[in-house]
Amino acid sequence: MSDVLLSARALARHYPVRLPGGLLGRPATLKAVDGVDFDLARGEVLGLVGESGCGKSTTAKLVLGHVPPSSGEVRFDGAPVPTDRRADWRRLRRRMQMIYQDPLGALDRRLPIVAQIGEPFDIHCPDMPRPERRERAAALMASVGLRPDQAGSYPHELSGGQRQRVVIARALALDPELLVCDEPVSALDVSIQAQVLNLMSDLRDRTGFAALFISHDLKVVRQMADRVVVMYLGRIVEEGLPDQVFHAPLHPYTQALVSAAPTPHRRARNRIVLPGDPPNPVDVPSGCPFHPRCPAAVARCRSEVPSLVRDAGRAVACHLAQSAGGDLSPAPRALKAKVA
Ligand SMILES: Nc1ncnc2c1ncn2[C@@H]1O[C@H](COP(=O)(O)OP(=O)(O)OP(=O)(O)O)[C@@H](O)[C@H]1O
Repeated sequence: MSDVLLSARALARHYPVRLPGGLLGRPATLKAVDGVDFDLARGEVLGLVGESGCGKSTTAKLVLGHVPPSSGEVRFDGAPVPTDRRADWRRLRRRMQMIYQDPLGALDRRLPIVAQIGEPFDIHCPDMPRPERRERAAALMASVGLRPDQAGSYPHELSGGQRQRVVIARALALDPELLVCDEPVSALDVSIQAQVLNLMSDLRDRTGFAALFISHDLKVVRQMADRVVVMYLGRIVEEGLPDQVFHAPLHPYTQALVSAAPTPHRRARNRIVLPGDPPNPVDVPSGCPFHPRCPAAVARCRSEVPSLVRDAGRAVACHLAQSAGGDLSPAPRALKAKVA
């Protein structure tokens, strides 16, 4: 059995869009995800970070088979993830589950929570006797810290944190090997975020699931991930262990992201202020897509797309961070950056 549970190869999802112009608009292509490669080992938590619109949620949808790739592929346990609802899609559903940002939207307002937690048994284990179903739903509730007397509650009677616990319990009902978590705590207050993250860590220690953990919040990813991937404009620009990525970022984009993240000891030290917003994924700049905002860009960056170079578990797509010998070292930090 291979150690790799999930792999993405040259994964891309492009959308045909229409830009303003002409009677019906001008046809164009939006590159939401544009050639992404990563592996996720069994039991590993891979954090996916980047600004809004960089392609994190689209990557999640591709992994789950909710949208088909325009090119490239996702493999789960060695087999391509099906995107049509055949029997093998259903089998796969048991093994990979999703946790979304908005628990209220993910739950049925008309059903008591115990019924929703037990729903996966109804769908995937129709022969399971009722008493066993009830027992397992009750055990799941206990495992996420919900009280037995809350079993008959409806989602609107619970707090946001409790609702997310219901979603987590339901996601874990069938012992999935992979959880895809898209901003699972972003909608919660900071104190509740900590409780839910601690719960997820405990559950992971107990059950050993792997996770693709998506967040724009570096602090959250740092707490949860074993390895981190940074995306910009639909591509991976950096990858490494959390300590490496957050303490010694190689890519100028990661350097700016990290510099802007407050820590308990400082609000933001030597914050690198990037000019402008991320470009529109319809109109990706030539060369390195980050070059128009990069404080350290040189002529080569404007014309030549940097490939993602890997070395000893680290990866970076930046001409300035790659030496001719293949070694990786941090791009010169914010040479011309505005430092606040
Ligand atoms: N169905 C679609 N049709 C056209 N464009 C889309 C579609 N889905 C996503 N996009 C675009 O693809 C890009 C990436 O979107 P995506 O939701 O993956 O980003 P994200 O990093 O998850 O952002 P956020 O953190 O705001 O959710 C965005 O520009 C978005 O507008």
